[in-house]
Amino acid sequence: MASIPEYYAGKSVLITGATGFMGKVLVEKLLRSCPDVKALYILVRPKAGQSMKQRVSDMMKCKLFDRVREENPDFHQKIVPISSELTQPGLSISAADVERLTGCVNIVFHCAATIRFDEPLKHALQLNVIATQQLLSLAQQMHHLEAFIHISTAYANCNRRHIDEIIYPPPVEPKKLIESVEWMDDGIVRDITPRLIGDRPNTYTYTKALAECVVQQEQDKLNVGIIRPSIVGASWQEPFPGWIDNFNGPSGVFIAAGKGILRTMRANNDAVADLIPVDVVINLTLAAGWYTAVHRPKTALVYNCTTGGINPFHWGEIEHHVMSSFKRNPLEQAFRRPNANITSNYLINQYWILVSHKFPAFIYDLFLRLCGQKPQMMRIFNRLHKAIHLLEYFSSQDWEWNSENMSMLMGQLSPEDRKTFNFDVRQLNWPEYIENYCIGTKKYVLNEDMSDIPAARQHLRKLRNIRYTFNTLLVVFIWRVFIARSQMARNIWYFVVSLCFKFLSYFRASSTLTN
Ligand SMILES: CCCCCCCCCCCCCCCCCC(=O)SCCNC(=O)CCNC(=O)[C@H](O)C(C)(C)COP(=O)(O)OP(=O)(O)OC[C@H]1O[C@@H](n2cnc3c(N)ncnc32)[C@H](O)[C@@H]1OP(=O)(O)O
Ligand SMILES: NC(=O)C1=CN([C@@H]2O[C@H](COP(=O)(O)OP(=O)(O)OC[C@H]3O[C@@H](n4cnc5c(N)ncnc54)[C@H](OP(=O)(O)O)[C@@H]3O)[C@@H](O)[C@H]2O)C=CC1
Repeated sequence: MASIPEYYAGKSVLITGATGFMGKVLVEKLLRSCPDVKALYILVRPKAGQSMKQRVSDMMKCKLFDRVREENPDFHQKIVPISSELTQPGLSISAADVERLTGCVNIVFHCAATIRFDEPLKHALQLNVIATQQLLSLAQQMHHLEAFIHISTAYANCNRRHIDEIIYPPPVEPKKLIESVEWMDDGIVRDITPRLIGDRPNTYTYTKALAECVVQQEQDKLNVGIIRPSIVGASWQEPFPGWIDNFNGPSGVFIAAGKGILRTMRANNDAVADLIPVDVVINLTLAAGWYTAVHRPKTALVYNCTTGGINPFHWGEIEHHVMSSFKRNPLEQAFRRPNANITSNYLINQYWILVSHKFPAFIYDLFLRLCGQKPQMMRIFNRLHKAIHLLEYFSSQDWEWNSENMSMLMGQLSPEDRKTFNFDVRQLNWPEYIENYCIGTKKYVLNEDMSDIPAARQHLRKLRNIRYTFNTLLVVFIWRVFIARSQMARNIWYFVVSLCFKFLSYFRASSTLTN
């Protein structure tokens, strides 16, 4: 049987979401580990004033591609950008491009999605469900298609505690919902959204569940596979440890904690933190593409791509390792010394939000105002609170995923493929991974230089001195206000001081006796 690189040799691959976090890693890995792949057609839209071509050229200059660039400087010749806006009819692909794609594509990887938790339902439906439907229709016209791999999420069914590798009945028939919201104005859709999503936390997980159902409906006509990653984090090994390029999921939380902004968050110390490195997800995705095309399973196989059941790690442990990593490798210009704590108690969390977030932000903004500058800290904290509020659902509870298909797939690989497309998370050393993850946020998200670490440490020392000075001034102030002005406070103060004095005298007397 063909190995994975042998299988992809000479194949044309279509990728959606190639400019995104996971899409980029998929493109890089395919080019590097399957060098004989024929062409990668990537659907890209113009964005933020940049043309499609400019975006693709910028993407290829990215640090992520350093290794493949070194091994094959002409790698870009295999990338064929196709202009496409997925929310438009026919995915707004030109007729000539449709003809080109239907004539040559062998495998489709569908990664594009909106992953925002606060996305209005209409837009989330448009991108996560309707675009998936349209892509499936396009795939059906492809004459040489061998596999269609859809990237879902392990949280598509987060309203269940135990999640098997099956497609669960959808909360509503997607077609009916699409037809209904089509005629409604945005206000009505917004009003009925909480009722529709029911026990799911957001429109993202809801529409991803509907998308799975849409994919399942085509399983008789197409050879499909569904990958369900949990919380995708920085790379573990490839192309180098710690690569990450965004603030999504835990990355934004880590950065906010490393900058000393985030000091408290609601999370369950003992709940499993189901993080999965991006390179693991991509290796599994490529292996699943190979398996689906070569073995042609009768029904769509679902792969729960998770770590919790195999190599569990908990939020409490994450907190500990993130904090110690940022103390060793501090971020530049931290607001305060990194010291974040997680708690599952709502009231304790609210207390710390007041004392450790809002109060320092108020003081800092006051300071900025006094210096004639625009206050900004309260605004930053308001945005942070909005973001962490949306994440807390995932950090406060446990899920149990069955990942038998992941193990089955591993068993199907040759020893060589198992090494090249490693997704064996039993080998993952969490403390080392978290250390590289934190360094990755510093280097690749914030673009900070590792050589500036001594200056960052110096800055933390300065912050520590400011804190000591502030605390001393606070004590003196309290003493002035309460002790010096009230007779009762003075009496208590003298009582405490005399008690300490008596204790010291007793201690000195007893130590003289023993000598
Ligand atoms: C040490 C302590 C240890 C603690 C342990 C606890 C950790 C818990 C972590 C739990 C993670 C759970 C994730 C669950 C994932 C489900 C898996 C998936 O399928 S799906 C994948 C998961 N999907 C997601 O994670 C999507 C979640 N994100 C969203 O839905 C939205 O971004 C938003 C609603 C949070 C903010 O919307 P909006 O107000 O419109 O703002 P914009 O979007 O326009 O961004 C504004 C600025 O903020 C930046 N920034 C963004 N996020 C964060 C952050 N978390 N933080 C900080 N910053 C963040 C952003 O880069 C931007 O910067 P700039 O360009 O201005 O410089
Ligand atoms: N990140 C995570 O933790 C997890 C992600 N997933 C799933 O993995 C997949 C990839 O996620 P990730 O890479 O993190 O997401 P990103 O947000 O980084 O990437 C999304 C991709 O979709 C593209 N896209 C979005 N809207 C459109 C549009 N209207 N037309 C064309 N392209 C569009 C984006 O293109 P553009 O650059 O133009 O915006 C981008 O390439 C998603 O399906 C997600 O549900 C699953 C579990 C966890």
